[in-house]
Amino acid sequence: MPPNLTGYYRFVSQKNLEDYLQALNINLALRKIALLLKPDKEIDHRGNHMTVKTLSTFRNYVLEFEVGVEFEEDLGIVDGRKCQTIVTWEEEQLVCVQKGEVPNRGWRHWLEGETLYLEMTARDAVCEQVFRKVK
Ligand SMILES: CC1=C(/C=C/C(C)=C/C=C/C(C)=C/C=O)C(C)(C)CCC1
Repeated sequence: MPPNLTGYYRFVSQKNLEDYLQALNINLALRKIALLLKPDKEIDHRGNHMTVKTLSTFRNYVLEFEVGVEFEEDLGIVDGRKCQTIVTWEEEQLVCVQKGEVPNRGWRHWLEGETLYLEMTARDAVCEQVFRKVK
C-alpha cells in the first residue's frame, strides 16, 4: 500500500540542483536565486487527489493532480515550459513523468520514517533533495 504523504516537510539538504537547473536551460540570474532557496514541501494527499506545494521566500510552485491521470502541467514560473505530466505509484514511490521539450524529465518522492526524499531528473542531471517531516 502506498503511504499517505500528507504533511509539512522542512528542507534539509540538496545535491546537484545547479546541474538540474542548467539541464532545464534556466538562466544564470534565476539559477543563483534558486540555489539560495531552501524550499519546504507541503503535501495534501487524499486518495488519488494530491496537492504538492513547493514553498519558498521567493516564489511558490503549486501542483495539483489526480494520481494516474495525465494532465497539462504549466511550469511557467520554473522554466517557462508546459509538459504532459502523469504521476503514478511505483510500489511506495510517487513517480512523475513530465513529457515535453526536455528529455528524461520527471521526479520521484519517497518517505523513509520522517524523512522525505525528492529526486528530480532532466536530461542526464539528477538532483536530490531531503526534507524532514515537521507536522
Ligand atoms: C527554479 C525555481 C524554482 C523551482 C522549483 C522546482 C524545481 C519545483 C519542483 C517541484 C516538484 C518536483 C514538486 C513535486 O514534488 C522555485 C522554487 C519555484 C523558485 C523559482 C525558481
